[in-house]
Amino acid sequence: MRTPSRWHRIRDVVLSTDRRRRTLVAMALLALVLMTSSAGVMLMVATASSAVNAVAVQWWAAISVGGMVVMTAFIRSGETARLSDPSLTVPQMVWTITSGAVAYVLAGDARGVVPAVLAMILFFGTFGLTVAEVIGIGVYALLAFGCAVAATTRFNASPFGYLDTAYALMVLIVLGGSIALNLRIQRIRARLQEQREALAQALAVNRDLATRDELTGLPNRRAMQDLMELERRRSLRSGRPLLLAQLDIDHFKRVNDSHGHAMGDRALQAFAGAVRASVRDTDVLARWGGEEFVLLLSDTRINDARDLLERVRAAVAAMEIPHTSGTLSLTVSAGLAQHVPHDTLELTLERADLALYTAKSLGRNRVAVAPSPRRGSRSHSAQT
Ligand SMILES: Nc1nc2c(ncn2[C@@H]2O[C@H](COP(=O)(O)OP(=O)(O)OP(=O)(O)O)[C@@H](O)[C@H]2O)c(=O)[nH]1
Repeated sequence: MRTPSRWHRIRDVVLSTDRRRRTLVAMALLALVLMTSSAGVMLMVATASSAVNAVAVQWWAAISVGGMVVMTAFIRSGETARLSDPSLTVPQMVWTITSGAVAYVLAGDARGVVPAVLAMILFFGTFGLTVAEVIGIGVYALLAFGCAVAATTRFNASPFGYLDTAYALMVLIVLGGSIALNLRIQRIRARLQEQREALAQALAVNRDLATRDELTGLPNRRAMQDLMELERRRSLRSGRPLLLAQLDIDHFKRVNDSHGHAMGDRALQAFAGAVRASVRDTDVLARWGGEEFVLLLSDTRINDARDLLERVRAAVAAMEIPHTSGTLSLTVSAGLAQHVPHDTLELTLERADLALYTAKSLGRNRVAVAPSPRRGSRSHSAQT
Protein backbone atom coordinates (compact mmCIF):
# COMPACT_ATOMS: atom_id res chain seq x y z
CA MET A 1 0.00 0.00 0.00
CA ARG A 2 1.28 3.48 -0.88
CA THR A 3 1.91 5.78 2.09
CA PRO A 4 0.35 9.20 1.58
CA SER A 5 2.81 12.03 1.00
CA ARG A 6 3.22 14.72 3.62
CA TRP A 7 1.29 17.12 1.41
CA HIS A 8 -1.62 14.65 1.17
CA ARG A 9 -1.61 14.12 4.95
CA ILE A 10 -1.71 17.89 5.55
CA ARG A 11 -4.41 18.26 2.92
CA ASP A 12 -6.49 15.50 4.59
CA VAL A 13 -6.15 17.10 8.02
CA VAL A 14 -7.10 20.54 6.67
CA LEU A 15 -9.78 19.47 4.24
CA SER A 16 -11.04 16.30 5.99
CA THR A 17 -11.14 12.95 4.18
CA ASP A 18 -14.89 12.94 3.51
CA ARG A 19 -15.23 13.76 -0.19
CA ARG A 20 -18.36 15.91 0.04
CA ARG A 21 -17.15 17.78 3.09
CA ARG A 22 -13.76 18.20 1.44
CA THR A 23 -15.46 20.04 -1.45
CA LEU A 24 -17.38 22.26 0.98
CA VAL A 25 -14.24 23.05 2.98
CA ALA A 26 -12.30 23.76 -0.22
CA MET A 27 -14.97 26.26 -1.34
CA ALA A 28 -14.97 27.91 2.09
CA LEU A 29 -11.16 28.13 2.03
CA LEU A 30 -11.38 29.78 -1.39
CA ALA A 31 -13.83 32.37 -0.01
CA LEU A 32 -11.49 32.88 2.94
CA VAL A 33 -8.55 33.48 0.59
CA LEU A 34 -10.64 36.01 -1.41
CA MET A 35 -11.66 37.80 1.76
CA THR A 36 -8.04 37.84 3.04
CA SER A 37 -6.85 39.24 -0.32
CA SER A 38 -9.52 41.95 -0.20
CA ALA A 39 -8.46 42.78 3.36
CA GLY A 40 -4.84 42.96 2.11
CA VAL A 41 -5.89 45.44 -0.60
CA MET A 42 -7.76 47.54 1.96
CA LEU A 43 -4.76 47.56 4.31
CA MET A 44 -2.57 48.70 1.39
CA VAL A 45 -5.05 51.49 0.67
CA ALA A 46 -5.02 52.50 4.35
CA THR A 47 -1.20 52.57 4.38
CA ALA A 48 -0.99 54.61 1.17
CA SER A 49 -3.73 57.15 1.86
CA SER A 50 -3.66 59.46 4.84
CA ALA A 51 -7.37 60.18 4.24
CA VAL A 52 -8.26 56.60 5.23
CA ASN A 53 -8.73 55.69 8.89
CA ALA A 54 -6.08 52.97 9.29
CA VAL A 55 -7.30 51.76 12.71
CA ALA A 56 -10.85 51.35 11.40
CA VAL A 57 -9.54 49.43 8.38
CA GLN A 58 -7.48 47.12 10.65
CA TRP A 59 -10.56 46.39 12.76
CA TRP A 60 -12.60 45.86 9.63
CA ALA A 61 -9.96 43.44 8.22
CA ALA A 62 -9.79 41.47 11.48
CA ILE A 63 -13.59 41.17 11.80
CA SER A 64 -14.17 40.35 8.10
CA VAL A 65 -11.46 37.66 7.91
CA GLY A 66 -12.35 36.41 11.43
CA GLY A 67 -16.00 35.85 10.40
CA MET A 68 -14.90 33.80 7.40
CA VAL A 69 -12.48 31.77 9.55
CA VAL A 70 -15.32 30.96 11.99
CA MET A 71 -17.60 29.83 9.12
CA THR A 72 -14.84 27.73 7.52
CA ALA A 73 -14.15 26.06 10.90
CA PHE A 74 -17.88 25.39 11.33
CA ILE A 75 -18.03 23.72 7.89
CA ARG A 76 -14.81 21.78 8.61
CA SER A 77 -16.31 20.45 11.88
CA GLY A 78 -19.12 18.75 9.90
CA GLU A 79 -21.77 20.54 11.98
CA THR A 80 -23.25 22.14 8.85
CA ALA A 81 -23.83 18.80 7.12
CA ARG A 82 -27.35 18.60 8.56
CA LEU A 83 -28.30 22.07 7.34
CA SER A 84 -30.13 22.73 4.07
CA ASP A 85 -27.18 24.95 3.08
CA PRO A 86 -24.18 22.90 4.29
CA SER A 87 -21.70 25.13 2.43
CA LEU A 88 -23.11 28.19 4.29
CA THR A 89 -23.15 29.97 0.92
CA VAL A 90 -25.90 32.41 1.91
CA PRO A 91 -24.33 33.43 5.29
CA GLN A 92 -20.90 33.71 3.63
CA MET A 93 -22.30 35.95 0.89
CA VAL A 94 -24.26 38.12 3.34
CA TRP A 95 -21.08 38.44 5.40
CA THR A 96 -18.88 39.39 2.44
CA ILE A 97 -21.47 41.84 1.02
CA THR A 98 -21.78 43.52 4.43
CA SER A 99 -18.03 43.64 4.73
CA GLY A 100 -17.81 45.03 1.15
CA ALA A 101 -20.35 47.75 1.96
CA VAL A 102 -18.38 48.75 5.09
CA ALA A 103 -15.17 48.71 3.01
CA TYR A 104 -16.89 51.04 0.52
CA VAL A 105 -17.38 53.56 3.32
CA LEU A 106 -13.89 53.11 4.79
CA ALA A 107 -11.90 53.12 1.51
CA GLY A 108 -12.54 56.79 0.81
CA ASP A 109 -11.44 57.74 -2.69
CA ALA A 110 -10.25 54.16 -3.33
CA ARG A 111 -13.82 52.76 -2.96
CA GLY A 112 -13.85 52.00 -6.71
CA VAL A 113 -12.08 48.69 -5.96
CA VAL A 114 -15.06 47.42 -3.93
CA PRO A 115 -17.54 46.75 -6.80
CA ALA A 116 -14.89 44.55 -8.48
CA VAL A 117 -14.59 42.47 -5.29
CA LEU A 118 -18.40 42.33 -5.06
CA ALA A 119 -18.52 41.02 -8.66
CA MET A 120 -16.14 38.23 -7.76
CA ILE A 121 -18.19 37.24 -4.69
CA LEU A 122 -21.50 37.22 -6.55
CA PHE A 123 -20.16 35.25 -9.52
CA PHE A 124 -18.64 32.60 -7.24
CA GLY A 125 -21.70 32.37 -5.00
CA THR A 126 -24.18 32.21 -7.84
CA PHE A 127 -23.17 28.61 -8.75
CA GLY A 128 -24.54 27.16 -5.53
CA LEU A 129 -27.67 29.30 -5.11
CA THR A 130 -31.26 28.97 -6.28
CA VAL A 131 -32.84 31.77 -8.33
CA ALA A 132 -34.80 32.99 -5.28
CA GLU A 133 -31.63 33.07 -3.18
CA VAL A 134 -29.72 35.01 -5.85
CA ILE A 135 -32.55 37.56 -6.07
CA GLY A 136 -32.64 37.79 -2.25
CA ILE A 137 -28.87 38.27 -2.12
CA GLY A 138 -29.14 40.85 -4.93
CA VAL A 139 -31.77 42.85 -3.02
CA TYR A 140 -29.66 42.67 0.14
CA ALA A 141 -26.57 43.85 -1.81
CA LEU A 142 -28.56 46.78 -3.24
CA LEU A 143 -29.73 47.79 0.24
CA ALA A 144 -26.27 47.37 1.78
CA PHE A 145 -24.54 49.37 -0.95
CA GLY A 146 -27.37 51.96 -0.96
CA CYS A 147 -26.66 52.50 2.75
CA ALA A 148 -22.91 52.55 2.02
CA VAL A 149 -23.32 55.24 -0.66
CA ALA A 150 -25.57 57.28 1.68
CA ALA A 151 -23.06 56.90 4.53
CA THR A 152 -20.17 57.91 2.24
CA THR A 153 -22.00 61.05 1.15
CA ARG A 154 -22.92 61.94 4.74
CA PHE A 155 -19.76 61.06 6.69
CA ASN A 156 -17.18 61.91 4.02
CA ALA A 157 -19.08 65.12 3.39
CA SER A 158 -18.51 64.64 -0.31
CA PRO A 159 -21.48 65.18 -2.66
CA PHE A 160 -22.74 62.28 -4.76
CA GLY A 161 -20.55 62.71 -7.83
CA TYR A 162 -20.26 61.12 -11.25
CA LEU A 163 -17.77 58.53 -9.87
CA ASP A 164 -20.33 57.42 -7.27
CA THR A 165 -22.90 57.12 -10.07
CA ALA A 166 -20.43 54.96 -12.03
CA TYR A 167 -19.81 52.74 -8.97
CA ALA A 168 -23.55 52.38 -8.34
CA LEU A 169 -24.06 51.45 -11.98
CA MET A 170 -21.22 48.95 -11.70
CA VAL A 171 -22.93 47.35 -8.67
CA LEU A 172 -26.22 47.14 -10.62
CA ILE A 173 -24.50 45.60 -13.67
CA VAL A 174 -22.76 43.03 -11.48
CA LEU A 175 -26.06 42.14 -9.77
CA GLY A 176 -27.95 41.85 -13.06
CA GLY A 177 -25.13 39.77 -14.57
CA SER A 178 -25.03 37.34 -11.67
CA ILE A 179 -28.83 36.88 -11.71
CA ALA A 180 -28.73 36.20 -15.49
CA LEU A 181 -25.83 33.78 -15.01
CA ASN A 182 -27.68 32.00 -12.23
CA LEU A 183 -30.82 31.59 -14.37
CA ARG A 184 -28.69 30.11 -17.15
CA ILE A 185 -26.98 27.70 -14.74
CA GLN A 186 -30.34 26.62 -13.31
CA ARG A 187 -31.65 25.91 -16.84
CA ILE A 188 -28.54 23.86 -17.71
CA ARG A 189 -28.88 21.97 -14.42
CA ALA A 190 -32.57 21.21 -15.08
CA ARG A 191 -31.72 19.97 -18.59
CA LEU A 192 -28.89 17.81 -17.23
CA GLN A 193 -31.22 16.37 -14.61
CA GLU A 194 -33.84 15.57 -17.28
CA GLN A 195 -31.18 13.93 -19.46
CA ARG A 196 -29.89 11.90 -16.51
CA GLU A 197 -33.42 10.66 -15.74
CA ALA A 198 -34.10 9.82 -19.41
CA LEU A 199 -30.79 7.93 -19.57
CA ALA A 200 -31.59 5.96 -16.40
CA GLN A 201 -35.01 5.09 -17.84
CA ALA A 202 -33.52 4.02 -21.18
CA LEU A 203 -30.97 1.86 -19.33
CA ALA A 204 -33.75 0.20 -17.30
CA VAL A 205 -35.73 -0.51 -20.50
CA ASN A 206 -32.57 -1.86 -22.17
CA ARG A 207 -31.81 -4.08 -19.21
CA ASP A 208 -35.39 -5.36 -19.27
CA LEU A 209 -35.28 -5.99 -23.03
CA ALA A 210 -32.01 -7.87 -22.65
CA THR A 211 -33.38 -10.23 -20.01
CA ARG A 212 -37.11 -10.51 -20.74
CA ASP A 213 -39.12 -12.11 -23.52
CA GLU A 214 -41.29 -9.35 -24.92
CA LEU A 215 -44.30 -11.53 -25.82
CA THR A 216 -44.77 -13.42 -22.55
CA GLY A 217 -42.90 -11.17 -20.11
CA LEU A 218 -40.95 -14.23 -18.91
CA PRO A 219 -37.16 -14.27 -18.49
CA ASN A 220 -35.52 -15.04 -21.84
CA ARG A 221 -33.03 -17.80 -22.59
CA ARG A 222 -30.01 -15.65 -21.76
CA ALA A 223 -31.38 -14.52 -18.40
CA MET A 224 -32.39 -18.10 -17.61
CA GLN A 225 -28.89 -19.38 -18.33
CA ASP A 226 -27.51 -16.92 -15.76
CA LEU A 227 -30.19 -17.92 -13.23
CA MET A 228 -29.59 -21.63 -13.75
CA GLU A 229 -25.86 -21.14 -13.23
CA LEU A 230 -26.55 -19.28 -9.99
CA GLU A 231 -28.89 -22.02 -8.80
CA ARG A 232 -26.39 -24.73 -9.82
CA ARG A 233 -23.76 -23.17 -7.56
CA ARG A 234 -26.27 -22.71 -4.75
CA SER A 235 -27.36 -26.33 -5.02
CA LEU A 236 -23.73 -27.51 -5.08
CA ARG A 237 -23.04 -25.60 -1.87
CA SER A 238 -26.25 -26.51 -0.04
CA GLY A 239 -26.66 -30.07 -1.38
CA ARG A 240 -30.33 -29.30 -2.12
CA PRO A 241 -31.82 -30.75 -5.32
CA LEU A 242 -32.05 -28.72 -8.51
CA LEU A 243 -34.49 -29.81 -11.20
CA LEU A 244 -34.96 -28.64 -14.76
CA ALA A 245 -37.99 -29.31 -16.95
CA GLN A 246 -38.39 -28.73 -20.67
CA LEU A 247 -41.99 -27.88 -21.61
CA ASP A 248 -43.23 -27.88 -25.18
CA ILE A 249 -46.76 -27.03 -26.36
CA ASP A 250 -48.17 -29.88 -28.43
CA HIS A 251 -48.94 -29.39 -32.10
CA PHE A 252 -48.50 -25.68 -31.80
CA LYS A 253 -47.95 -25.35 -35.53
CA ARG A 254 -51.63 -26.30 -35.96
CA VAL A 255 -52.69 -23.33 -33.77
CA ASN A 256 -50.83 -20.95 -36.05
CA ASP A 257 -52.00 -22.68 -39.19
CA SER A 258 -55.69 -22.80 -38.17
CA HIS A 259 -56.10 -19.54 -36.25
CA GLY A 260 -53.26 -17.32 -37.42
CA HIS A 261 -50.02 -16.11 -35.87
CA ALA A 262 -51.71 -13.45 -33.70
CA MET A 263 -53.87 -16.12 -32.04
CA GLY A 264 -50.71 -18.25 -31.65
CA ASP A 265 -49.12 -15.32 -29.80
CA ARG A 266 -52.13 -14.99 -27.49
CA ALA A 267 -52.03 -18.75 -26.84
CA LEU A 268 -48.35 -18.48 -25.86
CA GLN A 269 -49.20 -15.68 -23.42
CA ALA A 270 -52.10 -17.66 -21.94
CA PHE A 271 -49.87 -20.73 -21.61
CA ALA A 272 -47.17 -18.73 -19.78
CA GLY A 273 -49.81 -17.30 -17.43
CA ALA A 274 -51.28 -20.72 -16.66
CA VAL A 275 -47.90 -22.28 -15.88
CA ARG A 276 -46.80 -19.32 -13.72
CA ALA A 277 -50.07 -19.62 -11.78
CA SER A 278 -49.46 -23.33 -11.10
CA VAL A 279 -45.91 -23.11 -9.72
CA ARG A 280 -44.33 -21.42 -6.70
CA ASP A 281 -43.06 -17.84 -6.89
CA THR A 282 -39.56 -19.16 -6.35
CA ASP A 283 -39.76 -21.49 -9.37
CA VAL A 284 -38.62 -19.82 -12.57
CA LEU A 285 -40.31 -20.28 -15.91
CA ALA A 286 -38.44 -18.96 -18.95
CA ARG A 287 -39.18 -18.88 -22.64
CA TRP A 288 -36.44 -20.96 -24.19
CA GLY A 289 -37.46 -20.24 -27.78
CA GLY A 290 -40.59 -20.62 -29.97
CA GLU A 291 -43.13 -22.75 -28.10
CA GLU A 292 -40.48 -24.28 -25.80
CA PHE A 293 -40.15 -23.30 -22.17
CA VAL A 294 -37.78 -24.26 -19.35
CA LEU A 295 -38.90 -24.51 -15.74
CA LEU A 296 -36.32 -24.33 -12.94
CA LEU A 297 -37.36 -25.92 -9.65
CA SER A 298 -34.95 -25.45 -6.80
CA ASP A 299 -35.08 -27.24 -3.49
CA THR A 300 -37.77 -29.68 -4.74
CA ARG A 301 -37.68 -33.48 -4.62
CA ILE A 302 -38.12 -35.35 -7.87
CA ASN A 303 -41.47 -36.92 -6.92
CA ASP A 304 -42.88 -33.55 -5.82
CA ALA A 305 -41.62 -32.02 -9.07
CA ARG A 306 -43.34 -34.72 -11.11
CA ASP A 307 -46.63 -34.02 -9.23
CA LEU A 308 -46.18 -30.32 -9.84
CA LEU A 309 -45.64 -30.86 -13.56
CA GLU A 310 -48.77 -33.05 -13.63
CA ARG A 311 -50.67 -30.12 -12.12
CA VAL A 312 -49.18 -27.80 -14.74
CA ARG A 313 -50.15 -30.24 -17.49
CA ALA A 314 -53.73 -30.47 -16.16
CA ALA A 315 -53.99 -26.67 -15.80
CA VAL A 316 -52.87 -26.17 -19.39
CA ALA A 317 -55.29 -28.82 -20.67
CA ALA A 318 -58.13 -27.11 -18.77
CA MET A 319 -57.45 -23.72 -20.38
CA GLU A 320 -60.05 -22.32 -22.73
CA ILE A 321 -58.60 -19.51 -24.78
CA PRO A 322 -61.32 -17.52 -26.51
CA HIS A 323 -61.04 -16.76 -30.21
CA THR A 324 -63.41 -15.46 -32.89
CA SER A 325 -65.32 -18.73 -33.45
CA GLY A 326 -65.14 -20.39 -30.02
CA THR A 327 -62.35 -21.42 -27.66
CA LEU A 328 -58.95 -22.94 -28.15
CA SER A 329 -57.42 -25.67 -25.99
CA LEU A 330 -53.77 -26.60 -25.65
CA THR A 331 -51.83 -29.48 -24.22
CA VAL A 332 -48.23 -29.59 -23.10
CA SER A 333 -45.57 -32.26 -22.89
CA ALA A 334 -42.81 -32.03 -20.30
CA GLY A 335 -39.47 -33.71 -19.67
CA LEU A 336 -38.02 -33.49 -16.16
CA ALA A 337 -34.40 -34.08 -15.10
CA GLN A 338 -32.64 -33.76 -11.76
CA HIS A 339 -29.31 -32.01 -11.97
CA VAL A 340 -26.41 -34.15 -10.80
CA PRO A 341 -23.72 -32.23 -8.87
CA HIS A 342 -20.61 -31.67 -10.99
CA ASP A 343 -22.51 -32.41 -14.23
CA THR A 344 -22.94 -29.50 -16.60
CA LEU A 345 -26.30 -27.76 -16.97
CA GLU A 346 -26.17 -28.53 -20.69
CA LEU A 347 -26.12 -32.24 -19.87
CA THR A 348 -29.10 -31.88 -17.51
CA LEU A 349 -31.04 -29.95 -20.16
CA GLU A 350 -30.14 -32.61 -22.70
CA ARG A 351 -31.56 -35.26 -20.36
CA ALA A 352 -34.73 -33.18 -19.84
CA ASP A 353 -35.00 -32.82 -23.62
CA LEU A 354 -34.68 -36.57 -24.10
CA ALA A 355 -37.44 -37.10 -21.54
CA LEU A 356 -39.57 -34.56 -23.41
CA TYR A 357 -38.94 -36.47 -26.62
CA THR A 358 -40.18 -39.60 -24.83
CA ALA A 359 -43.34 -37.78 -23.66
CA LYS A 360 -44.00 -36.59 -27.21
CA SER A 361 -43.41 -40.00 -28.75
CA LEU A 362 -45.73 -41.66 -26.21
CA GLY A 363 -48.64 -39.50 -27.43
CA ARG A 364 -47.99 -35.99 -25.94
CA ASN A 365 -49.95 -34.29 -23.10
CA ARG A 366 -47.79 -36.07 -20.54
CA VAL A 367 -44.81 -35.74 -18.21
CA ALA A 368 -41.69 -37.90 -18.51
CA VAL A 369 -38.86 -38.06 -16.00
CA ALA A 370 -35.26 -38.61 -17.07
CA PRO A 371 -33.58 -41.45 -15.12
CA SER A 372 -30.54 -40.61 -13.00
CA PRO A 373 -27.52 -40.89 -15.23
CA ARG A 374 -25.20 -43.83 -14.80
CA ARG A 375 -21.60 -42.73 -14.68
CA GLY A 376 -20.08 -42.68 -18.17
CA SER A 377 -23.47 -43.15 -19.86
CA ARG A 378 -25.26 -40.41 -21.83
CA SER A 379 -28.33 -42.16 -23.21
CA HIS A 380 -31.24 -43.31 -21.04
CA SER A 381 -34.91 -43.92 -21.65
CA ALA A 382 -37.31 -41.73 -19.64
CA GLN A 383 -40.12 -42.85 -17.33
CA THR A 384 -43.62 -41.45 -17.73
N1 LIG B 1 -47.54 -17.47 -32.92
C1 LIG B 1 -46.29 -17.82 -32.66
N2 LIG B 1 -45.84 -19.00 -33.08
C2 LIG B 1 -44.57 -19.34 -32.80
C3 LIG B 1 -43.72 -18.51 -32.09
N3 LIG B 1 -42.51 -19.13 -31.97
C4 LIG B 1 -42.63 -20.34 -32.61
N4 LIG B 1 -43.87 -20.48 -33.11
C5 LIG B 1 -44.43 -21.57 -33.88
O1 LIG B 1 -44.43 -22.76 -33.11
C6 LIG B 1 -44.53 -23.85 -34.04
C7 LIG B 1 -43.68 -24.99 -33.58
O2 LIG B 1 -43.97 -26.06 -34.39
P1 LIG B 1 -43.23 -27.43 -34.34
O3 LIG B 1 -41.79 -27.22 -33.92
O4 LIG B 1 -43.45 -28.15 -35.63
O5 LIG B 1 -43.89 -28.18 -33.15
P2 LIG B 1 -45.40 -28.49 -32.83
O6 LIG B 1 -46.33 -28.12 -33.92
O7 LIG B 1 -45.70 -27.82 -31.50
O8 LIG B 1 -45.39 -30.01 -32.66
P3 LIG B 1 -44.86 -30.88 -31.46
O9 LIG B 1 -43.89 -30.01 -30.69
O10 LIG B 1 -44.20 -32.06 -32.07
O11 LIG B 1 -46.03 -31.22 -30.64
C8 LIG B 1 -44.13 -23.27 -35.40
O12 LIG B 1 -45.28 -23.18 -36.22
C9 LIG B 1 -43.62 -21.90 -35.09
O13 LIG B 1 -43.89 -20.96 -36.14
C10 LIG B 1 -44.22 -17.25 -31.64
O14 LIG B 1 -43.55 -16.44 -31.00
N5 LIG B 1 -45.51 -16.95 -31.94
